[in-house]
Amino acid sequence: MVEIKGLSKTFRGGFRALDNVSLCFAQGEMVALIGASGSGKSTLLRHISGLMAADGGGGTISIDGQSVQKDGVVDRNIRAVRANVGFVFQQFNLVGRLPVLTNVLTGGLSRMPLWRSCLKLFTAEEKALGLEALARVGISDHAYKRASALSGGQQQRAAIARTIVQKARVVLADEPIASLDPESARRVMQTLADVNQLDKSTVIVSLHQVDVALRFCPRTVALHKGRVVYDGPSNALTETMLRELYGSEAEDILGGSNSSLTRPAAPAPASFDSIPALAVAA
Ligand SMILES: Nc1ncnc2c1ncn2[C@@H]1O[C@H](COP(=O)(O)OP(=O)(O)OP(=O)(O)O)[C@@H](O)[C@H]1O
Repeated sequence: MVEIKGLSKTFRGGFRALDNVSLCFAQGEMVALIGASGSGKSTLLRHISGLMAADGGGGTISIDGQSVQKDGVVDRNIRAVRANVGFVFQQFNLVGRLPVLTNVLTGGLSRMPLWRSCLKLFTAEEKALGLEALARVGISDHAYKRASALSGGQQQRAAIARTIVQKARVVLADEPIASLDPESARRVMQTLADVNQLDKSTVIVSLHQVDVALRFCPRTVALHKGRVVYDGPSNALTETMLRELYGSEAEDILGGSNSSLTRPAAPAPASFDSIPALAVAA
């Protein structure tokens, strides 16, 4: 379980990117993080991974009961926590000159003795696991190519294979499909959904494509100016709510009258802090 309580982040110059965020993600959930550009999605993911420390003032993040950070200080055992957290970023974070399989096997490095991880010596069993993970994401044919020779979508799937080898309980994906064509994007999202369903990993994915969030993620969290303004079933989001959320970006994000979002609203569950609250929150 990922638990975030009272988290705020103020950047130098006084800009508040996260404003008292409290969220809880149960093990095995697949959750979309949406919101206009600059709403705080990447900042939140960086905090969950312990790459960034929040403001002091009592905010906490824990994963499976292990502290990631507390009161503005990243836990000193963060490496142990990170061993269970996989990352898939928009900028493909593979080492381009190394073979795809080597990149995937680095997912297991944190569980290896230090001397072996330094030398990147992998056993036959580890290689078999890496090849199995590549087969699962549908790119085993590319195992021995340089990572830089793969397409963007294939690189993202390799990054997901790395989280499989890592046995990550939580996968944080920051705009993993932002620079992909629609078919590659669909395959990457399907691969993330498979990891979520087969491995029961918690997947938290920031997305600009609301249609994709609706299709793959049962739950959506929407941020506006660093605040959570919606947390509930993706299929209860309405076009009106989304237009309010995205403001001037709405036309680009939601498209015209053919958008799959132009449909009647589902009844909103009582627990929603619905988008109309933006008027109050802003
Ligand atoms: N290191 C930083 N220093 C100062 N301001 C920052 C820093 N990182 C992010 N910000 C600001 O914090 C806000 C939130 O940024 P963030 O990248 O989290 O937004 P986002 O929702 O992921 O946006 P996008 O969808 O465009 O990637 C933005 O206004 C951004 O300019």
